[in-house]
Amino acid sequence: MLRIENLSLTIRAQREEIPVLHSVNLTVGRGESVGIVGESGSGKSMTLRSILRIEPDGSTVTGRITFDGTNVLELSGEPLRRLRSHEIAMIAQNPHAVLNPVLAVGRYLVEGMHDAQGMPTRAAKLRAGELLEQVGIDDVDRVLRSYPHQLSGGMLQRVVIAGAIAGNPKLLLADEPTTALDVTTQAEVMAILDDCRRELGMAMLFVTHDLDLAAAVCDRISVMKDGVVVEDGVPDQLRDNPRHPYTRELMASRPASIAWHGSKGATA
Ligand SMILES: Nc1ncnc2c1ncn2[C@@H]1O[C@H](COP(=O)(O)OP(=O)(O)OP(=O)(O)O)[C@@H](O)[C@H]1O
Repeated sequence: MLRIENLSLTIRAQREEIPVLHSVNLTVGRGESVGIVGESGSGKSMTLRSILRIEPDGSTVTGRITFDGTNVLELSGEPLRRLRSHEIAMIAQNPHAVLNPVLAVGRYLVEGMHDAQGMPTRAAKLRAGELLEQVGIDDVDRVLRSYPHQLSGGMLQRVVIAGAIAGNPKLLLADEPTTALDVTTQAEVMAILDDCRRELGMAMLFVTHDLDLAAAVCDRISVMKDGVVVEDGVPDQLRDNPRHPYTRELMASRPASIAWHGSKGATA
């Protein structure tokens, strides 16, 4: 479904050309969950942003990104808008950056569905309630009426997930969606995201620096360092037989107390 081939990206900042991605190759099949793991600055976010063509202004992108056979790098205007509103959704680290502080979250969801899918307001209001139930929110009416500052980070990220799945996208790009949350909430939100994805048969490209978390929710993992995919494989393979020294380093740097979850929740 998604195929990234030889993706290279250079950012222009203050007249300097900064090479950020170098011939990245990566695929995501229909309904599949794929992780990108690497340290800060390795190019994980830029890979995701390239897929939606939201890389920084002045960037140069080469290679191919095909989604269901269409080269995304050649899209613009209405086809690109359609890709972003109907086919691929993205969840970022910080829900506050997405939600408008002066809009009740119900309006955020309703306006999103109205703008992206042309859904009439009445139908969108009903759907907003259903979506919040789907992401595990009990007191739907109160949450719909609330403004972002009245809700916890975990609740806000659930709202963002609800907005992301509203259009039934085929692929969800999740960029460290739980990093800004406290540890208990992280686990809850990750479980909700994983459940929604499976129920809806959505594929996911999941960016994290946490190898164990990726192993728990991903079918395959690509390890990135300095803009290069140094190794990819299924989680058990990376655990039992890491080929690249950087993967071994990542494995070794995990706190000893953290058990390896394995791809289907198994422990070591
Ligand atoms: N707007 C920008 N201008 C210049 N350089 C940038 C810009 N955005 C990102 N970069 C650089 O691109 C490289 C890759 O950044 P990217 O955000 O993809 O890393 P990442 O792996 O997602 O890191 P993190 O885990 O910290 O989010 C980094 O070296 C970063 O400094």
